[in-house]
Amino acid sequence: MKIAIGADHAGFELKEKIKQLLTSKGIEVEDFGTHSTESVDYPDYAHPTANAVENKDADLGILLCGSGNGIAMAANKHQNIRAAICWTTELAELARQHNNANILVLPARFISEELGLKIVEAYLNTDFEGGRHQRRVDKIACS
Ligand SMILES: O=C(CO)[C@H](O)[C@H](O)[C@H](O)COP(=O)(O)O
Repeated sequence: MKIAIGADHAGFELKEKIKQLLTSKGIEVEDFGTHSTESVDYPDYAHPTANAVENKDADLGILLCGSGNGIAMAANKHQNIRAAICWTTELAELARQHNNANILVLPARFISEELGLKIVEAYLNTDFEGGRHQRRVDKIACS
């Protein structure tokens, strides 16, 4: 399993904790930045991370910004990306089960580190259910 990860300055610190969690589990991580708390622009990290997932260089992605909104909006511009903002473990499970979300987005300024790590665990430990949800996921794309 390989995870692509990216964040702006608001998500940098939680991104670093998530990287530690993932590597401790033997999961390969490709970090697209940012690499400090210096102010940056979230699309500059959303697009490379989304590209890696879209091109299948990574199995799944994780993105973080302050609210989750901006970085999710940028990632969801990619044709085959389904980026879901999750602030509870239940939302992360549903994002996988029902939406086959291939990028987890965390609102770093609105969740604790402990909760953020639990959300990541929930996301990675949950599979897509398929069935009726596959039909709906197939209808997301615009032709
Ligand atoms: O994308 C966002 C808002 O839609 C993120 O929350 C950003 O992290 C946030 O806008 C950054 O704000 P700052 O005042 O520049 O730190």
